[in-house]
Amino acid sequence: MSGSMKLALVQLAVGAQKTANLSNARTKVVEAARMGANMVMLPECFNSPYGTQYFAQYAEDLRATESSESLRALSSMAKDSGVFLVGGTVPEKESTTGDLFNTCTVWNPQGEMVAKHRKIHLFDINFPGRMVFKESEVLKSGNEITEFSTPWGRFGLGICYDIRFPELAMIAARRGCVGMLYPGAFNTTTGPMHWELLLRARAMDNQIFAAACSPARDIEAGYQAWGHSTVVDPYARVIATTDEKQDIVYADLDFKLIQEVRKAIPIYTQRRFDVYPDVSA
Ligand SMILES: NC(=O)CC(=O)C(=O)O
Repeated sequence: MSGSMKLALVQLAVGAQKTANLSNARTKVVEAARMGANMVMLPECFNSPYGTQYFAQYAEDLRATESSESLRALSSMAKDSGVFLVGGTVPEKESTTGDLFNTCTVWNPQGEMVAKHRKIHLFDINFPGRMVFKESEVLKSGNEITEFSTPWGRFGLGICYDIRFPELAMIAARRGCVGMLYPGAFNTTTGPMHWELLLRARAMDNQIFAAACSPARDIEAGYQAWGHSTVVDPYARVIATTDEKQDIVYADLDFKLIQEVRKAIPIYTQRRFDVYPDVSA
């Protein structure tokens, strides 16, 4: 838990053409690497529009890199750019059962997959007259907590709605992770209320970094993404953010802040597991 790392969040403009989305993602990942990024994150559904009607149409079999156009593209982006790549999410079809998942893969600078996370908590909301969305009508939920190692420390992964469930970040931090990474796509209803608040809460409660990467807003799309890809430090300060347009957000993560804040405000070691259970145990 030392040193520093440059994280880049690629807030990608996503359209209906998968091949064009993959090519745009590649251009932006290469650009971020040229700017010195060590790790790059893409948004939720970076290769397809976001909506329950699109998952089946865009889904790929993710069991092997070779069999998936999107995984081949992510692997080569990571390798050619020499970065850790948190590959947003891709609609996944499990070929034996036909089940659909919303899935994030992570790649090392050699282009090898080092983690695969299926969205655990499915996004079902109902704001009558404003926004109704029910991922559980078409998707199955993942059943595993996901973390991966880097030279700068371990990171936990969640996808969008997963951020609303504090347990994942709590477990990751108790297991020694230095940050939580969330490819996400909040919207213009929930984004202004909760996006930054949730990131700051996950960072503050656990005294770790938290970052979320959104697609850019497409005003023609059925689902209006919030944008505002953001990085928060272990003091819960926003250290980098943007508006709703396509952009790359850069942040230097200084990992000594984790020890510093835990010394200053020692909640990390004051937990009372004699009074309540340790969810990470
Ligand atoms: N899109 C999501 O999964 C979550 C979201 O938009 C929200 O929680 O709000």
